[in-house]
This record gives sequence, C-alpha cells and structure tokens, in this order.
Amino acid sequence: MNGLPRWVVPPAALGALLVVLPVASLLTRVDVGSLGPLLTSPGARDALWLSLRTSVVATLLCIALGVPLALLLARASFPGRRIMRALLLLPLVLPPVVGGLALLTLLGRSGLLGGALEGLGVRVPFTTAAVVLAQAFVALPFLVLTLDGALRSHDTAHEDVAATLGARPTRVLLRVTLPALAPALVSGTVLAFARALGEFGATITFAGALQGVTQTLPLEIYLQRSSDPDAAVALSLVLVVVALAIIVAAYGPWFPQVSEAVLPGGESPGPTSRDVPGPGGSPRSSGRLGTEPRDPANRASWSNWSLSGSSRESPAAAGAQTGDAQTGDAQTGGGQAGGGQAGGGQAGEPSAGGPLSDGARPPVPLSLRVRVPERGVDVALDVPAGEVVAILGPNGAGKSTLLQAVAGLGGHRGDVTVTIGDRVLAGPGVRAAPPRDRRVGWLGQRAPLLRHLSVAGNVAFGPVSRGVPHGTAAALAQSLLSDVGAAHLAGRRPHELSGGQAQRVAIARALATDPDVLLVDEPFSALDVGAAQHARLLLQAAHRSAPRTTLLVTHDLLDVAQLADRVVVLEEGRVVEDGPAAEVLARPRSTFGGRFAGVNLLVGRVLVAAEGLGPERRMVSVEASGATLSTALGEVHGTAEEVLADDTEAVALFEPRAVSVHRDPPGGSPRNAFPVVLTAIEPHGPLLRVWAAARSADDAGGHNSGAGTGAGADRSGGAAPQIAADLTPAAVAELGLAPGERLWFVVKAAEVTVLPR
Ligand SMILES: Nc1ncnc2c1ncn2[C@@H]1O[C@H](COP(=O)(O)OP(=O)(O)OP(=O)(O)O)[C@@H](O)[C@H]1O
Repeated sequence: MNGLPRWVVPPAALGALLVVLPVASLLTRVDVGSLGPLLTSPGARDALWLSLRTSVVATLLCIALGVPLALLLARASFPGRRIMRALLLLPLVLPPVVGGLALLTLLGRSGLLGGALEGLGVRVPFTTAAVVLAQAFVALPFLVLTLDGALRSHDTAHEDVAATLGARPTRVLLRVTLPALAPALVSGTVLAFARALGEFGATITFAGALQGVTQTLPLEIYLQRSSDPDAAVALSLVLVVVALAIIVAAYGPWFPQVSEAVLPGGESPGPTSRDVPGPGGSPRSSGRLGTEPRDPANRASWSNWSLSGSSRESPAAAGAQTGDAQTGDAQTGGGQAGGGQAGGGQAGEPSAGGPLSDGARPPVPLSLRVRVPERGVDVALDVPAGEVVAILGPNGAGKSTLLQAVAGLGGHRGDVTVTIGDRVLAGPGVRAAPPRDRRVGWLGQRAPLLRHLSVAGNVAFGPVSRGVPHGTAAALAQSLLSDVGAAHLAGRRPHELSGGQAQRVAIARALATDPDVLLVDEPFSALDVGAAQHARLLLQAAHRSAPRTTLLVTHDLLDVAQLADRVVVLEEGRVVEDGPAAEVLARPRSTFGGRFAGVNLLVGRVLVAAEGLGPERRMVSVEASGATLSTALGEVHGTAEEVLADDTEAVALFEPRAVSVHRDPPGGSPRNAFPVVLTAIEPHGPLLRVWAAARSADDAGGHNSGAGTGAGADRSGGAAPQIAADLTPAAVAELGLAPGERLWFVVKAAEVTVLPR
C-alpha cells in the first residue's frame, strides 16, 4: 500500500467502476453479427470521417493558439492575467450547448462579427468550419491548462543557462522550453483531441446536423438513438475504440515520458536549481586559480586545457590523477582513446576560425553596482581582470542577487550598473543587455543539462547559438569534453550521468562560449567529496589555462582556499569584509568571515590600546602589545599587531583549540574567562566542537550551580555571539557536558589576536 491508509481503496474502486462499468455494459449490448453492415453504412462512414478530420484540425488550431496562450499566462506578467486564466476555464464549466449559443451570438447572421462576415461573403454557422470552431472552443482549455500548469511548475534554470550561452528567445523556446515540456504538450494535445472527438452540444447548436457537412459521429449516434438503437450502440463502440486507441497510443508503456506527462496542476519532472550565469578571466601574477596568462599568440587555445594543466595529457590520466573512481565514473580510464584523440589530436583546432576563437581575448575587469531595495541589497564591487572573487555570506545575504545582476537574470527591479571590460551592460540611461549578449558563463549548484540533447549536444549548444557552424561546434565540444575527462560520455543523455559527470559536462558547456566573466554559484555543493574535488581541480586547470574574471559564491572553505584570490563577505545585502583570500581566512574581520574561517571572532571597542608598536616590536612581548576590548562576552585581553586607537572598533580572534572549558571560574592571569551557556556539541574531525553563547549579565557573576541540564538552553538563542572550543571526546565525557549547562570558556591573552576592524 506504499504507506497509504486502507480506507482509500473502497472509494477508489467505486470511482474506477463508475467509469468502467457503463462502458463495459455498452459493449455487452453490441450485436456483433450486425456490426459490419451498420459500420459500413454511408451515414456512419461520413460521420466517422468528418469527426476525425474536424477533430484533427481543431486540435491543430488548439496547438497553434494554445501554446502561445499558455506561455503568456505562465511566463509573462500583464494586468488581468489571473482573470484571463479563470475565463479560460469557462468552456470546462459551461454546458456545451451554451458554448454553441455563445458562438452563434458572435458569428451568427446577426451576431457581433457574423453580420460583417456575411457582408464579406463568409458564412460560418452550419458549416464544417463551425464544427471545427465548436470543437476548438471546448478543447482549447484542456491544452492551455495542461501546459500552463507544467510551465508554472517547471524550473527556469535551463532557460536561464541557455540564454547566458547566447540563445535568442525563439531558440530558447524551441530548443529548451518546448522539448522539456514535450510530455505535457503531448498530454494536452491528446486531451484536446479526445475532447474535440466527443464534442456534441456546441456542435449541434452552432453547426447543426447536415450529413457529410456537420453531422459528426456523436451527432450521428444521438440521431440514430431514436430511430435505430442498435446502430447507435454500434457507433458508440466505434467512438470508444477510437478514444481508447488514442489514449493507449499516448499513455502506453512504449511512451514512458508521456505516461509521466504533466496534467493540469501537475509537476514537470526535472531538476530544480539555483543556476544562474557564470565567469570570465584575466591574467595576473599571483592568482589562486592560475598563474599563467592566456597566450595571445595561441588564439585558439582557450579551450586547450586539462586537469593536469597540460593540454597534451589525456583526460584518462587526469581522471586517474584525481581519483575519478569516486565520482562513480569507472569508465573514465576507458575513455582514454577517445579522449586522447580529441583532446590531444584536435587541441586548438575546433575554435580556429570560428566566432569564439577571435583571439585569446585578454581577461577583462568587471565593475558592478547593485542596488535592489526590494531585496535589501546594496553592493558595489570592482574586480580586476582575471581575479577570482569568492562571495561569502549567510543565507539571504544577497549573493545570488549579485550574480543574477551580472548575468541579466532574476527579474528583480533596482539600480544595476554592470560593466564588463569597456562594455556597459546595464546602467543609468543604458538599456540592459539581454543575458545572451553579456558573454558570461553560468555554473550553478546543479548542472541543468538539456535532457533532450546528448552530452556533446549540450556542450555545442552555446557555440551553435552564437552562430558557430555545427561541425566546428561539435569538434569544440569534443575537445572540451576531453579536457574535463568526459569525452567518452559525449553520446550519453544527461539522465545517464552521475552528479559529478554532469557537473564536469556543465563546466565544459559554461566554457564553450569563452565567456568574459564566469559566475559560479555553489558549484560543488551537490557533489560528494571526491567528485567535488575533481570538479574544483577542473575549474582550477581551466583558469590556469585561460584566466577569467570570476565571481564564486560558496559556503565551502576548500573552494576559497583553492580557487579564490579575494574574498568578499556580504551580510544583509552589504559588503562587510573585502580582502585577499589568505588574509580573510587567517585574520577575518567580520562575524561571518570568522565563522567561515573556523576561528572565534568577537567584535568590540578598544578600551586599552596597544601603543607605540613598530614593526620591530610586534609580537615581542605580550605586555608591550597588549590590548583590551569591550565585547558582548565581556572584556577581552589580547595581543595587537597594529597600533590601535582608543574607542575604535576592533576584533579579537582566537582558535577554538586554544579554549579550555571549566565548570567554575578559573583563577590566575593573564586569562580571559567568559561565562557562557553551552548550546551545541558537534563532531569536528577527531575532536568535538563545543558551542556556547554569552550568559546574561546577572547570571555571569556567580559560580556554576551545577549540571542543571537544559536549564539555560533558551539563553543560547537570539543574536548572542557564539564561541567554540575544540575538546577531545574524552574531555567532553569527563566533564559530562550537555546543552544548557553554564560553563566558563577560558583562553590565554597570548592566544588572542586583536585587529582593527
Ligand atoms: N525572487 C525573489 N523575490 C523576492 N525576494 C527575493 C527573491 N529571491 C531572493 N529574494 C530575497 O532577496 C534577498 C537576497 O537573496 P539571495 O538569494 O540573493 O541571497 P543569497 O545570499 O544568495 O542566499 P542563499 O545563500 O540562501 O542562496 C533575501 O532576503 C531573499 O529573501
């Protein structure tokens, strides 16, 4: 029962019987002997043929009008959209005969438009065209609502990436949106055709029952019912068989995608993601990602890189080097022949002469000013050519908004100025350039590969969208796939890839258009450790070969350590820290930066400044450089390496492993003793990290009253600063620590570094 309650069975069975039993009893009434002559009578033949013809035309009309209508309803924003969606439900609710009357009042001789049409010699009612219109009237909502529901539940990540790859809106619609919605389109079309085939009330009212002209099969059945009931039953059987044939053809086991089709309000299968636009680059002398500038002489070499840093090394070797087995890609080694051939033999060739190879364009700087009040974001950032900037910050800090602003995605309103190189892509008085014209590459958390294209087709999609001939784009794709160790996957479909393989393909795809700026949004967070490291090294190798200006949103210390030159920390939509990556990791100045770097960071004001420090006196003596801060945890004594002024803002940093934990206030000096309440204990490598928050002022003075498990748990909430102590499991067991206990965290002044903020 898959966890379903048993009581659902009886009503479900009754529901099924309500549909099946009447049809089954109809079949029992069929006189098989007289079936042949009845079905071959001219009246029956004409009616069946007319029904099929008009239903097909009405369905085509529904597709031609319904697909654009559904797209507008689901994706455009215009006044009255909800009302229009509601009005489209009317034909589903109204009796069809009312629909027929409505059509008559519009197109009849004295109707709103009918009079004018008659004047032009066009008469619609009681013609075959009227049958088609009546059928389309009742069938259109089935198609529109099916597609509308699918579109609204369909993530736009694929479309966003396609746009950043250079695809124009029509190409995105035809090559990305509609293929992804194929199951819903088929489903809606089948429903519309079935509804048109069974249409009766609107037809007889608006088109009448003229044999061979407007008398469709449902009308023929109705008319035969009074004169020849057996014939009516036999013709009903024909309608049932035709309807069943359509349903089986569309929903049969040989068409699994359609059997999962999206029905109105249903959900389209597919990845959801926060995938947005991506990076570009420039040479620099001390970059983390790469140290070698692009070789301007090697105009076609931008794609000629590999994990090893040498374009001549086979991807198989690269895969072996990085332990590719961890990605679940046991065949990477087996791909040596193909990969080596494409990567080694064709290196440099694919882009030669193509629009993408218009020289090894030097990396370009990025300048942006993003002010989006509706999201509380106000950030200005200048990124020198080729620099990799890690954007850090807590959830909701505005990191993705920043990347979306560069890519021209997101649909938010605000003042956004983006300049890449000398191209002003958005700004005051400047019409914002669409994503396809920005030359940015987007790499997101998941790899939104186009499911209906092969791996190679996905990588070639961007170049082809930018006008590169198919052959050249295919060769370029093969070369890039070799570079990422995925040449052997070229013919596979995205659903046949592991997460790590898909991300490697996404890297190749993002670089295939040789973007000026690469926007990378938590690219490895959905991968296991091995696959993440492999993908990280691939990005590093790509950057080494052709540095690009890059914004990298991440929550991962390894990404920053291995890829970033500079770190920008955002909090509540503002830059709170900005500095070289090594400096921020070693000596963070913001609360989030401290947490990210794994050190305790307390913000405070200088009470007693370290004075007279010169370089020669730094760290010589604790006494000489001592400084005291007033913080939320009380006074903190530490050593300063720079001159501090009284009453200025500063931060105190100390490692969790330098903190000792006591049940009672310790004596002796020079030591910092913080009264805290334990909030959490979590594994941290071989140690346990014990988190604690400041106790309230009136609770801080006294000695710990004992175990009191849980007594202080509620004090850990709010914005109280948290500090951590790393203890061995044995120490935690010996102290018998548990959340809620009141403790003292103690750290020597010599272990505390005080820095100006
Ligand atoms: N589509 C949207 N409409 C309205 N507000 C949004 C939208 N997307 C994000 N926001 C808001 O904008 C602010 C910044 O969000 P953003 O997604 O840029 O943050 P983030 O730093 O990327 O967060 P996370 O790390 O959780 O992805 C948040 O307050 C968020 O609630």
